[in-house]
Amino acid sequence: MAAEAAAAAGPLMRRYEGAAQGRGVAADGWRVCLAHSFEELRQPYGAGDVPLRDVLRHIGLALRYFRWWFKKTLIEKKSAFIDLLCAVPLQQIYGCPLGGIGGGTITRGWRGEFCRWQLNPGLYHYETVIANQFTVCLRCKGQTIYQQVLSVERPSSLQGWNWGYCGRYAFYHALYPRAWLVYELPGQSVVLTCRQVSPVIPHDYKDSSLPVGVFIWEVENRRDEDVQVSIMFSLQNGTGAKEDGSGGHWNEPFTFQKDGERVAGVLLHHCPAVNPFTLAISAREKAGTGVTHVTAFNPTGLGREVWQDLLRDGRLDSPTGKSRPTEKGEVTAAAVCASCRVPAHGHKTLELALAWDMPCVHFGSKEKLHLRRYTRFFGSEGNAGPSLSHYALTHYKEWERKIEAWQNPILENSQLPSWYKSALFNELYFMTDGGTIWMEVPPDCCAEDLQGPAGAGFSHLLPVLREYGRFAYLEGQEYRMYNTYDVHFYASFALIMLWPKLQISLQYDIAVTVVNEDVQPRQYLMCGQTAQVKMKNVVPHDIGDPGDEPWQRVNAYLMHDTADWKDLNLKFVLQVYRDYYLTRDSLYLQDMWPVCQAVMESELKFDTDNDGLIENGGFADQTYDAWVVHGASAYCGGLWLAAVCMMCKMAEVLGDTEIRQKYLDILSKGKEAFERMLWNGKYYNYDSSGSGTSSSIMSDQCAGQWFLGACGLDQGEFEVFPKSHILSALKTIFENNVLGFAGGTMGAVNGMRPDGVPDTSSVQSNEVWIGVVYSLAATMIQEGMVEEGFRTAEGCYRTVWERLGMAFQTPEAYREKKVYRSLAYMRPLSIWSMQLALERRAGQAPALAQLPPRHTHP
Ligand SMILES: CC(C)CCC[C@@H](C)[C@H]1CC[C@H]2[C@@H]3CC=C4C[C@@H](O[C@@H]5O[C@H](CO)[C@@H](O)[C@H](O)[C@H]5O)CC[C@]4(C)[C@H]3CC[C@]12C
Repeated sequence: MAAEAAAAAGPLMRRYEGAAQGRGVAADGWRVCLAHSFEELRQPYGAGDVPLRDVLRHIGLALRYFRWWFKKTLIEKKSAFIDLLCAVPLQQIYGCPLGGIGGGTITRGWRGEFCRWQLNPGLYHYETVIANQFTVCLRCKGQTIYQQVLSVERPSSLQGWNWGYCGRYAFYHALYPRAWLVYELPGQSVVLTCRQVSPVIPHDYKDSSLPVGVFIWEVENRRDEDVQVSIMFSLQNGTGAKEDGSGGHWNEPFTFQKDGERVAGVLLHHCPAVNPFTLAISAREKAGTGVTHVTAFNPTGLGREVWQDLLRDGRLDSPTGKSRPTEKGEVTAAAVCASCRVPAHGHKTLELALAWDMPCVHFGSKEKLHLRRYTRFFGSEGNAGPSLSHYALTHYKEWERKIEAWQNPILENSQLPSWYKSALFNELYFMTDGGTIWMEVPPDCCAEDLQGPAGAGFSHLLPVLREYGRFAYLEGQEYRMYNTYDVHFYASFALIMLWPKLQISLQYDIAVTVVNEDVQPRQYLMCGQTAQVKMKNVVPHDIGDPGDEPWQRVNAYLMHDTADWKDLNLKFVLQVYRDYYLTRDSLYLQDMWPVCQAVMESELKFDTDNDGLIENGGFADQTYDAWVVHGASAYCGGLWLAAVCMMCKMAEVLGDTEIRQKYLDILSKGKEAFERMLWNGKYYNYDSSGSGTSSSIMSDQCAGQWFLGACGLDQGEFEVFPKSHILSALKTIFENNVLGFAGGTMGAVNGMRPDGVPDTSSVQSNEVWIGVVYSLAATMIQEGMVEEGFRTAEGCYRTVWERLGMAFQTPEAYREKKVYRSLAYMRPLSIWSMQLALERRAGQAPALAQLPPRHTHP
């Protein structure tokens, strides 16, 4: 490939030597040559890179944490919700996950491997299963001329197969929820493009829940003669875990015909004691396309029979009947093969699918059995493999039409930079691959079951949860807590813009926990004090650990007692109004209103000097949970004023004049106090303590304004922060935290000293938080600093996706050098707030507000 062409193709394509561009590959997205290797390999924070100063700073926590970790992992034999001692090592291999929302995910790597598994909800297993491959066989004039596993690996098992495809002749391109792998078969004049499609479709609450992925193989024959092309899809029964060898697993061939469409394949029944499931590999039969199979083969042996079977005639043997169940220690696999004749200089398509059916799930505690969302459409008997496969293979074209209708207006906007288009769609992977679960509430469930002992009394809780189910996603694959609320605040833009009913459902779940309590005492690791798990009338930190029993037991987080956190309650109020503003769902607003009042009452006690502004408590009492704040602060004070403003607005909408007046009075006092205590003429100080670092420039100091602007509450009578101050603060952040950090190439550091040195007073102040950077960029765009906003966000995208090899695992944080923290994290979904800001600037009514106001739930 010529040097200029390689440069145009992107920085990860330098090694590409092919000429093929593939068929129907998107122009924008994340593209990488299969021969690429990343130069820099970072370490997880806490794996030996923690400076002594930070260890000493947190010595009490470190000791308490170690004692807790020892008991949890070595005595109780359970895994820790955050494992600081065994962080997941960075593997620079991941690509788009397969599957819709909440049915489990199987992630493929960018070299085509099947390497990250989340079938047990919220629990990850990182293992490349070597038997899971696509193999191509080419035949001309009745002779096999080429047979190759489409993998660059050279594994120790299946040595009878032809491995080691030359990565220089292939590239991967991701634009979630689709991805392409383009292979130029060396010396064959045949180009293969595999398009991978998952049903992730905004505003769709049916197909988006399906646990399926489709592989559409476009075959281009550039030869002067016809060629018979076969694609074999082989799959191990299991996920590469030790249970694969626990015995009792078995496979069986199937066909499924409906509406004149027929699919054929193999079911791989995986039968552990907990959460059994069936994998289904299949292909669509159509005129000119034959589908054959191998029911069972040994993936740990040489694999010669399967290889020779395909080599003989480009077809598999297709025995009838089921395989015998595996013995203990034995592993089994199956394969399906689709074949067709491609005319000289012609093109043909082969369609294959992978489905997985784990309808009923237990979380770690095994207390309750839950049904996944898709069971309402495909049943919960565990026999949906064939119908799911058929549905996927006959509906993927419709999914793609809908995906294109959603993505194209953004992709075709020439004013938007290409990296942004990639970032916006690819960061969305976390919607499915965030340990996500989407469950049904049982049909016999009544409002009382859902509302907890306090009997929350929400009039529309039951209809919402019955119709749209229950949704949860992890704070991060390594931070195993569902719906961590201080972080969801940032990520929630993706939900409210794309699946608003899931955001509404999540909010109902939070509202229920607000009015309930858990009086169980426990010790908190940061301070060592003991307090109850959950207090009434405060927003919880999270909805629970999937390794335990989420919803049943909330607040898995035990670093701090978050009843005293300053941001959680405010973030609830801000989201309620933002959701109402974008959906006009007045029933939701009515139900949430008493909860907003209750949490604001709890919050008012943090205004200890009655000046209309809350004070922080002298510990890390907010989302920056290792960065101490004393007194009034830009972050929590700003969120507080924004929430007070939204209380006024909601009271106005609901005609509650008394409450409106109450919060108007607080707002006018609080605004004055905020400016007096924190404004320093250029930006808002970190806090009002007057300590050595209280004048630090915090990148997130305008978080309140971010939400106000997103809801159109940032001007005229609603101007909470003077426009000139916001502009000056954003300019200061841009000059210092962005341009003054790592040459302006890595986003914004959380805290910068006014003299241009990152604030090292805490372990989080000198980190960059990618999700915060995207929200800062959105705030800049809202305020007219569009170029600065893009420049700020671009640093993070290029660092994560292009330099550090962290595609499809964007972490919470990185430092300028050496370390990162918490891979595959929720917060970066905040990039969707950039899109909201852009749409508002372009004068488009936010997508959802174009819908007629909704006053009723089904
Ligand atoms: C290997 C040794 C044990 C390391 C010794 C030094 C340590 C005592 C500290 C060094 C780094 C600290 C951790 C930094 C981040 C953390 C994350 C936090 O949980 C979530 O974090 C989000 C912020 O990123 C927050 O918004 C969410 O609400 C939280 O759920 C929990 C604390 C900690 C793990 C922190 C603990 C102490 C160190 C390991």
